[in-house]
Amino acid sequence: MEKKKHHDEMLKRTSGGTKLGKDEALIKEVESLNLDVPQEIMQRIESDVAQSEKQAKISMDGLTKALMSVAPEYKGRMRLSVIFACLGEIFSFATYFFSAYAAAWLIKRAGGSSIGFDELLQYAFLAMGSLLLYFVLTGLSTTISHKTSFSILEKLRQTLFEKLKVIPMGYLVDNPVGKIKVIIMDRVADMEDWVAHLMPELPSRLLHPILCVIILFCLDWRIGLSIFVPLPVVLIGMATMMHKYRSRMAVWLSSYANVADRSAEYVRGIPVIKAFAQDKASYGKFADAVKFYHFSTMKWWKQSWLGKALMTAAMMTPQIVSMPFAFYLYGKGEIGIETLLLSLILPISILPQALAIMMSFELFQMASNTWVSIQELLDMPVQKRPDADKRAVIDNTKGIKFTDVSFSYHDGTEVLHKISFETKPGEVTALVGPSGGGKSTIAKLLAGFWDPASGVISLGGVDTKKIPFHQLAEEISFVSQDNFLFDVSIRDNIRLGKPDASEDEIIRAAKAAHCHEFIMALPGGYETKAGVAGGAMSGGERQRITLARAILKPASTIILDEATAYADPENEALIQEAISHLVKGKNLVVVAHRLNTIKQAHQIILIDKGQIIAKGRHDELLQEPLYASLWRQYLGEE
Ligand SMILES: Nc1ncnc2c1ncn2[C@@H]1O[C@H](COP(=O)(O)OP(=O)(O)OP(=O)(O)O)[C@@H](O)[C@H]1O
Repeated sequence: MEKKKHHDEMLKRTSGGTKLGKDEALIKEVESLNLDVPQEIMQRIESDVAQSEKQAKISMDGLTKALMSVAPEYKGRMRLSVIFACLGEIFSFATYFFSAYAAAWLIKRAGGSSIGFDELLQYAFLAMGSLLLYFVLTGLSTTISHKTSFSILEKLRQTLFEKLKVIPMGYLVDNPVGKIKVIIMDRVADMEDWVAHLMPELPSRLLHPILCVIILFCLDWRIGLSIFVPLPVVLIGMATMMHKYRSRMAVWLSSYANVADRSAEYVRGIPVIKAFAQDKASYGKFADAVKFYHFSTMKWWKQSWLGKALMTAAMMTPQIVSMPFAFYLYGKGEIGIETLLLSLILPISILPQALAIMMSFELFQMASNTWVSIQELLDMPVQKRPDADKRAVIDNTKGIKFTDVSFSYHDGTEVLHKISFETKPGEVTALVGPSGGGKSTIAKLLAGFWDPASGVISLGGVDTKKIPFHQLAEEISFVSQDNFLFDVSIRDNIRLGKPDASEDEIIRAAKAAHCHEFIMALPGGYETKAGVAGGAMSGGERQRITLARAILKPASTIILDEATAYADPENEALIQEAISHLVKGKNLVVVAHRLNTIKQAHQIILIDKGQIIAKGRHDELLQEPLYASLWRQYLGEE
């Protein structure tokens, strides 16, 4: 809900008022293609269509304001760049203006007029001077805008990095590192064209045609009007082009990502494909991804080419009616040679601006698409905690307490409903239940990955929201199925649990986690880099290294989230035994699938559909049908 509120606020800030419906027809068409477009890609298409709806609500002005709100200190410089660009455009316009007068002088002289040479010199000097000033001013504008844009983008990156420190850790865990890197590095870099060129140049590009129209109206209102004849064609072209443009572009982007995913998967999976003779099936998936990419490219192109061609043609020929009309008026003696020449030259001078304005529209589509993902990260709710020096006083005789805790992920669907339970230090609490019930979510909330929407989680009698991040990290040792090892020595990977640990302590922890022997068997022993050894270690071995790290850490609470999932039954029993020794005086919370591992737990909490169904010891819970059924499943009776 919170997130949705944030997003609506963002849209309010950037809204240009456009509304776009969902592209149901396209979604149906994709479904009817009979290509192997995976379900997740279909969902991505729908969400990209939804993204294009968000994007449609971003106006040029809104985008500029949103961007400048990140770096308000650069507003002044950006304005200066715009002023220089506009002044430059006025002088560019003056160059055409005085050139027309110089040409008129030549024609008049050729016609026998006796006007003085100094007049020509004057026009030539003014035209050249204007041109020079145009170059100087646009040069200044571009220099300022480029310098400023790098500063703005740097500030934007810093803001995003700062944000990473305060957003829920769960967001970082849930999103691949690559995605966050793409937002902070690539997406921000993609904004450069918008910041360095379009933001300062667009007003000046629009100024030139406006000045032309004003002058032509002043010279002769009929010629001024005639320049607008191609306008309806421009508008029709634009409307045709923009119809579903964004959603088609979003689908095209999805299909491009799909081809990239499929080709990477195909190349990575070649050994398996060959071993299992799966060439046809795997190649088929890749081929379908390419066909789908072709389909979406054509869809986007067919949707926009006619409108784009019409718009370009009409924008490039503003003189199509005004030119013959000006000749006609000149022939009738109603306008002078200066007016005739200006009527011919000024509309032509619009051409480079018209092209630039058209490109601006395309670049704006790209920039607003990019901005949606940046803004999403900027709008992430933050986790507020006391400063590191305001340590909380944790009473280690008290355990963990959940009081009416409810929670929902970003989509707003509540996945935990009023969860309440208590643990005692020195006891093992096991969370069990069907898949998707909410066990891991409870573990992550306790570790502070996310904040509950309502209710209180306390540790040692203190609300975890009142414990500084650093202190909570010291108090909790979290071991999950994802065994992240840094590319440093195995010794340093274990030492992370206690930076000042002695060699003896490290080896003792490794022995307790049953990984000492296989580490010693590695060519470099404890010196082996985890990255180098990574390929040679099994999932279970990696898991035991992370367990050794957790065992070493002097934390008051240990959370094992399916931490023994990869261990074989024999090792698992040994690890369980090691952990049970360690638990003395600590809170141990275990999320478990294999019920035999928690049979002896002091408290078993049965969770289903985000609710606590029952609590008790193994024997007591066997009376509970759901637990009894899980137990029978474990014994292989169901
Ligand atoms: N990062 C996430 N974003 C959105 N929804 C999520 C996320 N993680 C879990 N969920 C949803 O929350 C609910 C509870 O999931 P959770 O992983 O806590 O269950 P679980 O009991 O641990 O399941 P399992 O035993 O399969 O690991 C599920 O409906 C799941 O789809």
